[in-house]
Amino acid sequence: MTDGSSVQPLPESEAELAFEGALRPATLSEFVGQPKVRGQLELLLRAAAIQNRTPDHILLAGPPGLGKTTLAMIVAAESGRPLRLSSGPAIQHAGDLAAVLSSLLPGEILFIDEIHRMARSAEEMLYLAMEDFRIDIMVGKGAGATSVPLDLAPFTLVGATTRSGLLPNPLRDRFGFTAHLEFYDASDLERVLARAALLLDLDISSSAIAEIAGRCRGTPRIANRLLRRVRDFALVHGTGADLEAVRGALELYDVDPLGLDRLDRAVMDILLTRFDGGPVGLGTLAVSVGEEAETIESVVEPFLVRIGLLTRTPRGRVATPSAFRHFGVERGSGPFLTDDL
Ligand SMILES: Nc1ncnc2c1ncn2[C@@H]1O[C@H](COP(=O)(O)OP(=O)(O)OP(=O)(O)O)[C@@H](O)[C@H]1O
Repeated sequence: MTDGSSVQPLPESEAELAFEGALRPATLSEFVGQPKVRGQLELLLRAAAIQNRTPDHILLAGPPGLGKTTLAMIVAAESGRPLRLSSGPAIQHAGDLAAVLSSLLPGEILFIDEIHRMARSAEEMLYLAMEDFRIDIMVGKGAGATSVPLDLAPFTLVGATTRSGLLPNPLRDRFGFTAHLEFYDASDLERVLARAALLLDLDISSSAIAEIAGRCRGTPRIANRLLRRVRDFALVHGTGADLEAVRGALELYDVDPLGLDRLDRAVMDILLTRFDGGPVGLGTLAVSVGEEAETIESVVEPFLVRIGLLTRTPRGRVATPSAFRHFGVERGSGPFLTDDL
């Protein structure tokens, strides 16, 4: 189990972001997996094209790294419309949103990443903008304040969120279509990796690809980053990008056979060895591993639930019997803490 001091396996740097951008599929047909979402989006975009109107507003929901930003870019490219990028944390006042909305070109696609983190006052402005392509701007203060309506150019909002449950219903209801992105299965991840290897001109064995696909948390972003680490490993050690290189690189970067990273293991470690498998509240878990509750809930837990190591119950988070087996921990081998941190 982790001692919490290991190297962060997947650092985000300028180079990583540039690398990610270079591997982004540009069309729906290049976008691997998620067949249901692809089919739904294709229909929506085609119908809009036939009627020569802006596509309906689209909400993309799912854990990080599954392709939400990529799909927003594809929506713009496939519909031949310009794309404006923004994010919830950048919209802290209604005025920030008004500035973006009032400068949109007709038919532009507005992508708001992490839309659940936008200011409440901006959310309310967005309701009207999405429905009527209009906003009300407050001019003046106090008793003399008046609201001036401003017509907007028709646009399509593409919102992305890792926490769709946090969006208020009136906002969620104004999206014509919500796509729920799922973790990718191994065969789709192998296709993501084969495509990336081709683009990187990397000669990699099929067993190496299969090994990475099984250890990337069902997430294309992680698959591509691990591929890069394997390429580094092969380069430095003067070997081919083969199974040995994958095992060597993933051991070095602390990625376990299930693909769990440092934070995943820290959460399971606390749950199993300090709370005897739970139930433990989310806040307690977050404090214990020194992370934000939101990160645990939206980044760590979905994958642990998906692979059957953790369940969420009304009383808190609980480790499953297979988690005890996987980590070789005996139930009841305390001493344990109680959930009163
Ligand atoms: N279906 C896919 N096929 C091929 N590559 C993909 C696919 N989905 C994602 N990727 C790759 O994964 C990387 C991360 O995708 P993206 O940035 O779209 O994820 P995201 O869901 O927007 O993440 P976040 O929520 O953290 O912003 C991209 O660079 C892209 O190369």
